[in-house]
Amino acid sequence: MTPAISAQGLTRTFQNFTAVDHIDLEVAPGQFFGFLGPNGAGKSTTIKMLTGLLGPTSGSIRIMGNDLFANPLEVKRQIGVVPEGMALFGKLTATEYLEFVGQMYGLDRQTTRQRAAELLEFMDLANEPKKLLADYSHGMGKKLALAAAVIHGPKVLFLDEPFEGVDAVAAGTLKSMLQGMIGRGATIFLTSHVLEIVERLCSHIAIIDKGHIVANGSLEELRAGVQAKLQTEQGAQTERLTLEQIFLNVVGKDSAEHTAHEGELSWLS
Ligand SMILES: Nc1ncnc2c1ncn2[C@@H]1O[C@H](COP(=O)(O)OP(=O)(O)OP(=O)(O)O)[C@@H](O)[C@H]1O
Repeated sequence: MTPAISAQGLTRTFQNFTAVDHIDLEVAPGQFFGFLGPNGAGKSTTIKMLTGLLGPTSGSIRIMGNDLFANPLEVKRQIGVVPEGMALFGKLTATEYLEFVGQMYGLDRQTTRQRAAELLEFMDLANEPKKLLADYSHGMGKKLALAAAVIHGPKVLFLDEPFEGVDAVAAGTLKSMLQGMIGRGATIFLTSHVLEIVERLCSHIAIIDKGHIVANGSLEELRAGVQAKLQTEQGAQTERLTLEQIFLNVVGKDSAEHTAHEGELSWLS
């Protein structure tokens, strides 16, 4: 089966610093894929490259079988993106913004209007229709960005920290929307530091650390790998590991290391 997302040897250098270093990624159609890593690991840089927002230094990218660099427009029609720290047009209302985005994707006026209204209702953003985006809170902006990313019904959705700053009610709404999309065959590539949400949503996970992929597989494969390693080290059966425990183990910041740092910052009362 043609992968929904495929990247080979993807690399991005900033001056003499390599943020993403020859990574390979493959995401099958219909997968809910979590892309995890510590701060500064290279997640946003990777998402920006996969969605054509940032040119790679080297490497190749195919989305639904289309080469991103040979067919950028074809790829952009099929994907939706919520990038890191995106700026909205402050002088527009949410409806104007969604209608603008819908028309950019070539939707007709009536479809755009109907979808914009449905999305605003769904995101609980419909009750202040005159509010300008400049006056939106951070979480409201995030919900609107997600609405804009799905208005054209993308087959592949890239989300950089979609739950950041979003309240618990809205997070529940977003989760059910994303699960509904997966149920209808979409592919979702998501970064998030909220590991409980990733554990609940994602079937497959890759972990990037200092620009390198250090784990990649189904959640169960990652769990089995870490569990086997701990069993060898500790000689005892471990309990079923959470994604947080798996993550801490893979990126090498286990509880022992935390304890060792406890004596530091002793000037903090
Ligand atoms: N435009 C840039 N110029 C120079 N360095 C950059 C640039 N963009 C990213 N970097 C560096 O690349 C590395 C990876 O950054 P990136 O934003 O991809 O990390 P991240 O995994 O998304 O982190 P976080 O979880 O903190 O958002 C960091 O060291 C960052 O400082």
